[in-house]
Amino acid sequence: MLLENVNSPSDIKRMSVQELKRLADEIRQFLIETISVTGGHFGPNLGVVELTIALHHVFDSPKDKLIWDVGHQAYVHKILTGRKELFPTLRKYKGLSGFPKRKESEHDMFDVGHAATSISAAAGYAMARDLKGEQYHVVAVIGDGAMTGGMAFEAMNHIGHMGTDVIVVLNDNEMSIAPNVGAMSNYLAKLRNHSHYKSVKSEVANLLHKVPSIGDRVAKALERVKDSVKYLMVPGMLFEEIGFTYLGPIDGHNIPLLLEMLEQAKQVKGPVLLHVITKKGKGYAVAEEAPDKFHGVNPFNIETGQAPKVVAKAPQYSNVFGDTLRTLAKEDERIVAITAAMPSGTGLSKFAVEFPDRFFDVGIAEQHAATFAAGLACAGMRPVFAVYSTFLQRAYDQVIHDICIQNLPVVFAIDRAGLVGADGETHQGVFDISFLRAVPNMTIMMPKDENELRHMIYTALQQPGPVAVRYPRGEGRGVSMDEAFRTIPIGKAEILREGNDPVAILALGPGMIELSERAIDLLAAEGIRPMLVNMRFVKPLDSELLLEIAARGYRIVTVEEAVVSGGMGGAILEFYAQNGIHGIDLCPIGLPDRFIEHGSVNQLLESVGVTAERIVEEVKMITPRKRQRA
Ligand SMILES: Cc1ncc(C[n+]2csc(CCOP(=O)(O)OP(=O)(O)O)c2C)c(N)n1
Ligand SMILES: CC(=O)[C@@H](O)[C@H](O)COP(=O)(O)O
Ligand SMILES: [Mg+2]
Repeated sequence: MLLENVNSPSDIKRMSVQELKRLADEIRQFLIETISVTGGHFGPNLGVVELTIALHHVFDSPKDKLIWDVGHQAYVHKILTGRKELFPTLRKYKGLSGFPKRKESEHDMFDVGHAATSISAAAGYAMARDLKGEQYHVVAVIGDGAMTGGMAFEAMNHIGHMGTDVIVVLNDNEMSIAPNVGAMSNYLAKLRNHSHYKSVKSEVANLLHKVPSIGDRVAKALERVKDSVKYLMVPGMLFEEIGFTYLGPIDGHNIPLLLEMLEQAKQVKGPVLLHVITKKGKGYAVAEEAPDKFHGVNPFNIETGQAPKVVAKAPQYSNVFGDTLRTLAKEDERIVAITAAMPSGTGLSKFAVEFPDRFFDVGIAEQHAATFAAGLACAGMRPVFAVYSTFLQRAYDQVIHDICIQNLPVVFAIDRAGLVGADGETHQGVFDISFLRAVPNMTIMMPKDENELRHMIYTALQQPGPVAVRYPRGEGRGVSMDEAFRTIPIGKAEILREGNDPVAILALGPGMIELSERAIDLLAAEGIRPMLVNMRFVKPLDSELLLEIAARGYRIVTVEEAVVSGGMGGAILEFYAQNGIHGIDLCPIGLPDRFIEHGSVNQLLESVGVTAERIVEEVKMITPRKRQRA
């Protein structure tokens, strides 16, 4: 076994090609055995085994900087850089992160999780190197999906202009999470499939090598022929046009070829793009044949590829959203659905089949998606942009500048709102309340369960301006679904329990309402009965109810699965201050002012004190005087 003796990249430097091939087989088997137990990003990592080995063989990390895009495909990098023993803790609380983390290893050059950042980071490293007169290689490894992200082109535009020595390795497996989309994807397909180009290029290359010591003039003439042939034969040569030397496409599972081409890339002056063709899920047949190539998996049985059968207690919120939109779209042809490369995650896969002309997967391009929705709204459509809370962060200016200033009827279906768990800091959906609440004309609502989510989507599509409906990752609460849709009065909260003690729990979203109900059961045992409110809206707030609660002199405990900074609790305090109501006794329970690491959602909530016990504690802070007055 070679792998057991690999604890740093230096341990593979002396390996022969045959040994590197054996190492690849061992790593592939290691991935299958560990990720089938832990779950995680499986297909992407199977696809980069040989590429990662070749990168660490040719380059000297950490002197040379390897920067991964998205970083979900960096497990092999972590295995080769001394962390294989940690894989049983992958994505577990206090365990190995599923993404590169600078605090985790000197070989992790840039923290990632969101797509299309690697080339910009590489540009930063490279230009710092040049300013400091240092010598090292900078390599960005970016997938074909991430390459549909606008930032990638912003970075290439800059690097191409600067002529900086940066190597971009484009890992092209024809897949994003779903099959890749867009003109870039089609262009890469042309490059991949231009066999005539490949044969012509190799003939010209052979000719150059075969004729011993031909004069420079002839060599240069032939080089020009090669370039003109390449230029003519390969459509566009998009990358060369913007200053990159394009190498490839090459087989990304052929180690000798990868070693040769990466060595070549090292020699090229200026920016280089090495186009590498890989197979997502390679080496595990079930993944290779799966529609999503086992992009992200739960633990599964190695023999069958099947995850253990779990009887769902309720539908996923994403699917309730998707089914609701399909129902409404049947009645209203103005409804169109947009995703930024997350059709399955956002529950839109069935909508895409049923309404192919009214479904748009724009690639990993949230900024474009938002303004595209704005354009659709201006032209009389009812666009719904389904997007994870964390990825909506990419389109903040578009929300303000292109949608809210114009007060356009765009619905943001914000999935994964709240803690997502295993993906950690880069993916927790905990800032959207704060960053959306500040924007005029925006309405923000969150349901108490999957049934109310349906009514909120229905209500949102009736509004004249922008609306954000946020809901968590995972299953609903198992409540029954109403037959007919109903419109929820904007800004109206719902009193779930009147209580008879002078304290009100104002909770937002299903998870926090469940916690609050558990707290109420604990309090009942002590004879304390607080009011419980399903807030439903963060903007606008239910001013009538808030004024009533203040008039009764109640203590208030707000509960939200979002950062307290700028959250619902703050909004309520601001409301009272703006209405000249002072001395409100309010405790905002929510997430602290720090990034929340990976782990299970329950572990993370526990770790930050968002628990039923904490709610009990805060409710019991009612002063005796207030109790007497009740
Ligand atoms: C800004 C942003 N939007 C969406 C995602 C969700 N996402 C994670 S991986 C992925 C597909 C990446 O495709 P590619 O770069 O080709 O990598 P592969 O999985 O094919 O190796 C997407 C859409 C993300 N990480 N960042
Ligand atoms: C790497 C990435 O950003 C996606 O694969 C993300 O991990 C998907 O999250 P869900 O599993 O919540 O759909
Ligand atoms: Mg891909």
